[in-house]
Amino acid sequence: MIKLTKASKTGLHGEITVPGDKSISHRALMFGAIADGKTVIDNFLMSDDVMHTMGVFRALGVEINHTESQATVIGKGLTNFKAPSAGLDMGNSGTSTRLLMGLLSKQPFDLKIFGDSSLSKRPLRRVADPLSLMHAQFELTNEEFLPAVIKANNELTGIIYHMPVASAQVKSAILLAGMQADGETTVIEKLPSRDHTERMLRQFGGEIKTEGGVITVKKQPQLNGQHVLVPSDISSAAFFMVAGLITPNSDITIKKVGVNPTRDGVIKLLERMGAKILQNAIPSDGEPLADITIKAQTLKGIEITAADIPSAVDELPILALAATQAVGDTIISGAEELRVKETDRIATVISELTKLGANIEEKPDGMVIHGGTSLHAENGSALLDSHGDHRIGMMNVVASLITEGDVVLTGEEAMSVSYPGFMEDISSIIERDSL
Ligand SMILES: O=C(O)C1=C[C@@H](OP(=O)(O)O)[C@@H](O)[C@H](O)C1
Ligand SMILES: C=C(OP(=O)(O)O)C(=O)O
Repeated sequence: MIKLTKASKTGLHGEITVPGDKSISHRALMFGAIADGKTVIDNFLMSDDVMHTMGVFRALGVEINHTESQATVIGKGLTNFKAPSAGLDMGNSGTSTRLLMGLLSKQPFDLKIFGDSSLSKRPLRRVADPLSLMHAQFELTNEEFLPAVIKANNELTGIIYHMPVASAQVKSAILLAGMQADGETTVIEKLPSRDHTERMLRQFGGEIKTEGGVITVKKQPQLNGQHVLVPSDISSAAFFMVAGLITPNSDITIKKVGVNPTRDGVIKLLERMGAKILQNAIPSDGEPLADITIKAQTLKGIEITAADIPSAVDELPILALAATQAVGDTIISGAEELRVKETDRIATVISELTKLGANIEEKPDGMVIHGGTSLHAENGSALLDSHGDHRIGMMNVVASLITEGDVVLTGEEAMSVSYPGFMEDISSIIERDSL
């Protein structure tokens, strides 16, 4: 349990560099492991989720070394993994589980996979169904969940698959299997989801076609080890953007943030809420990067609909907090995917923010947030809970910056799933009471 602090009247100030992108760090390990030769990954995210992906490849016999922010992978190719001596632990990570179900669906041995209690409640048929159409085989608990077995298999066949949900994890699982399948594999997306897998396959020397929402991959010849520079994670930066916007008198800059257009929905939505966000582009050979500067300012309520969700899916909890401070209502719809994240994030956002006096109505596919509430701990003190969900933990910490009264947070260890140093970084921009 930790005590949280309100920011002083002088606000939040300074420059901050948030850690490397979680989605890209997972994928850099995966492509590094299946490539030939050495891959060096800079600004690598050393968080619990990514460590579980690393643990999987080590158990498969891949040599991986790391310092604080760099990982080196000695690739083995796709066909030289060794059979692990125990089940593979996915921890809390949906990305590891779903992408690896695709990537490891053509190995000569069974692979047992398991995860923590939250991950064991998250749906897997969304990847198992299309992968089974490709002739991969799985045994899922109650036909949906972990623990599961990826069955030994020596045949994959390409498919054409219309995505029923907007999900980069589903798309990536199919593409990672498609790279090993006979014939062509085509995924058709209604709404664009993050395209890090496609970009990274190209960087590693592979071929993939993207035309509108139609993405096609064939069996890949050998991929070659690369140098990957991981951008700082926009999903982590989002907590500082909102902190800077809602904490009076703040002025902060977040350095070298990944602003891939399939990920930057949080910036676009905050701009629709009236925020002025300065983006200073930084030249990059890979994923687009920018320094982002924000100052405290008044926001207005907006409507967020299904088309807005994929590029901001992990940022909706912190956007909901921003909406409590806006003038007018913010209506979020088409966001039912939030119900199957580390927690049901519609329920946990509402449960936590209402403890601080927020006025939010629950909807099956979203919420209506009535703006203009001044946050305060009921009866002077509030006990907030991460519910084992890193993004809910960090949303609570940012909420406490503008909350009157004593606030404590339990379950704070969840933050290390994506951002182990979050509390230190927040402290570094809080100006202690000088007034
Ligand atoms: O592909 C990825 O790296 C991710 C995709 C998203 O999940 P969905 O594909 O389930 O939307 C996101 O919520 C998750 O944090 C990371
Ligand atoms: C949903 C998330 O991750 P994952 O699906 O990998 O557990 C997240 O990081 O918010």
